[in-house]
Amino acid sequence: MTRPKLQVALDILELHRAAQIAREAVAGGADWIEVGTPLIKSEGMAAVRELREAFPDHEIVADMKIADTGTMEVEMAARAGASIVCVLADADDTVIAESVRAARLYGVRIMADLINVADPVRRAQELEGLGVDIVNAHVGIDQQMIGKSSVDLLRSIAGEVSIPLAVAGGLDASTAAQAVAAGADIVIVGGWIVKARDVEGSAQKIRAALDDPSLVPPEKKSLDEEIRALLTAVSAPNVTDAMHRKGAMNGLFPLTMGVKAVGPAVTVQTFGGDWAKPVEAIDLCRPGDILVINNDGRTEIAPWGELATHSAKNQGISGVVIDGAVRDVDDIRAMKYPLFARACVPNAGEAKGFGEINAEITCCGQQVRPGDWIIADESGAVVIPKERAYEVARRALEVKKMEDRVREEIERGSTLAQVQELYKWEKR
Ligand SMILES: O=C([C@H](O)CO)[C@H](O)[C@H](O)COP(=O)(O)O
Repeated sequence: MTRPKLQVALDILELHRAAQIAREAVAGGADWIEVGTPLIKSEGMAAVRELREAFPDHEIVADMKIADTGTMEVEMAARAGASIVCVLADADDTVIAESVRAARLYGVRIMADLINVADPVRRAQELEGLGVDIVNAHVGIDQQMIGKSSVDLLRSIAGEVSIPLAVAGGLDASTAAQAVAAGADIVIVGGWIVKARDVEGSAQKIRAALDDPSLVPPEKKSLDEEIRALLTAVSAPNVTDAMHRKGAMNGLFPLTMGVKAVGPAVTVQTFGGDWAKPVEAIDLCRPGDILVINNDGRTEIAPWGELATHSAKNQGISGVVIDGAVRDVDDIRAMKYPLFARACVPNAGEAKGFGEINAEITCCGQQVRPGDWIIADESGAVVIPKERAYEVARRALEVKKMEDRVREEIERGSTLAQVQELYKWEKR
């Protein structure tokens, strides 16, 4: 078996960053360099030209995602220096055939991208018949966020065609290894390498996984475990960025610095500092849940204090968020428990039992339903609708990875405005 190729996908917007990231990826073991679709849309064929000049001996893949005018687009990419040009597998056969003819004239290869194709096996076979050189089992970035797997797509077409198989879509060292075991000849990795702080190190890890797939055991987690692991790795600001700046609760402050809470919500509506329902709710929580309490907008009387916190901690509750006040602040701080509130007061209400557990509530301006996910840290708390929890957690990780790389470039001497080309991208 020939050694699988590692193709790094430069899915960034700024051309001035591309060659450096590619150099680091090549140093880590990348064989092929993909000028990603976002870079092509941002910078056009100048990006292909610059990367060809910087890497005269490497395959340069232009991810044009051609949907029409096959000849024109293959020609422009080939003339700019691409040696492989990507077409959409879903494009009409006329487009594919024209792309293949143009590719033959220019001595380049065609890779067809199976993104969103309804019947991938049938289409892959048709593409082979049309003269396509490589088929790519690709699950797009937005599709990955809802859990679609490019390795599953690859498995479905493996053995059904005799041309080389590429695979792309959210791959890391573990899934890249699975892809090789499933028959991938070319493994395409974007975010996991180019958004990494240490691009070279990340490429090395993928390279090692491709060279010996048995070294990387596949991880098996339940959906809730995955959501928790993802949210534990990111911050509340990462999450609200991933939700287009939505979900943030207003006016909360963390009682203790340096702690964080992640988990599905158990909701409590109470009134006038009545602490019966908040305390009864503790017994209904599972370890890892978060209690979210609304005290009917009142901050001059506390429905929560130290003994409740002690009980919540023993129960393994991940944290408590109160649209209202808390008391016994010194004791709670000594416990280093993640508690977020709007005010501190010394007085509590009576335990009369008014209110409700696990009804839909409003907390600091946000609607919260039982089971919605909460992430709370020193910046504040954010609610994620349960139906979108996995997707948002995945997107938040992408935000974090992108920030990690930008931070690295700032540490090397750039300013934030320079890295992100802010002046160029101001809205007109
Ligand atoms: O083709 C891609 C995507 O559609 C954006 O253009 C990516 O290059 C491909 O998905 C690989 O990137 P990751 O999914 O981030 O590994």
